[in-house]
Amino acid sequence: MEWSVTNLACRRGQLRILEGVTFEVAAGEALILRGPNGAGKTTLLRCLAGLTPPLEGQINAPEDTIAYAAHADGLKAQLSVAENLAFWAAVFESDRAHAVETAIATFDLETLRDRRAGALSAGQKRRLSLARMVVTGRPIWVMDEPTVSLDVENVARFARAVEAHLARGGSALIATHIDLGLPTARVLDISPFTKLSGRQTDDPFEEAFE
Ligand SMILES: Nc1ncnc2c1ncn2[C@@H]1O[C@H](COP(=O)(O)OP(=O)(O)OP(=O)(O)O)[C@@H](O)[C@H]1O
Repeated sequence: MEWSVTNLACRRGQLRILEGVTFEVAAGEALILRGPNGAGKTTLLRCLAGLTPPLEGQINAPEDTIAYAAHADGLKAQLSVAENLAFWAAVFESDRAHAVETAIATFDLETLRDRRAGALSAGQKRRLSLARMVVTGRPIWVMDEPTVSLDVENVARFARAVEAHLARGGSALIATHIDLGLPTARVLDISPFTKLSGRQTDDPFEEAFE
């Protein structure tokens, strides 16, 4: 699915962080989001995920087409791997059995399916967290540093999962500092859109009340 962003301005707390963000993503395309620490990558992804509404501009994608994998894993610690995925399948109204099994196979979670999420290693938690993207069935994957805690083999596994998603006509916007080994991916540098604001006068705790 083709989608785009037009002249987007995004805030974090009460701080205006980004302005004029404009780009297009074709069906089957991955866009790698780059920029130095603090440039606004997470701010953009949160905005696309609907967590912080844009100050200006448009996100030109049909409703309920974007799935967001945040920096934090966001798992239910008391539920097993399979139960976490079934929970997400219910939330996203996916075909539960098929979605869960596909996600488990994609991220090599078969031997862990009955283990409590709280008892997983950091890399295993990350794989489960990423497996949820498969479960959503949504065509647009928006991901914040998805490979944190993954070993080399699982970075490659993640890249294959993204490629399979692209081959199905999906697309992805991925903030990452590493080379994912996605040969056809395009790079979007966020820096030109970072607003160089003056002194910060806002309440730094504002975000806690959103
Ligand atoms: N909770 C918050 N409330 C207010 N401002 C914040 C909050 N979190 C981050 N910021 C500020 O927003 C700006 C953009 O941060 P953001 O997390 O989007 O950057 P990033 O490009 O993802 O950085 P990194 O590469 O370090 O993850 C930074 O100046 C940061 O200090």
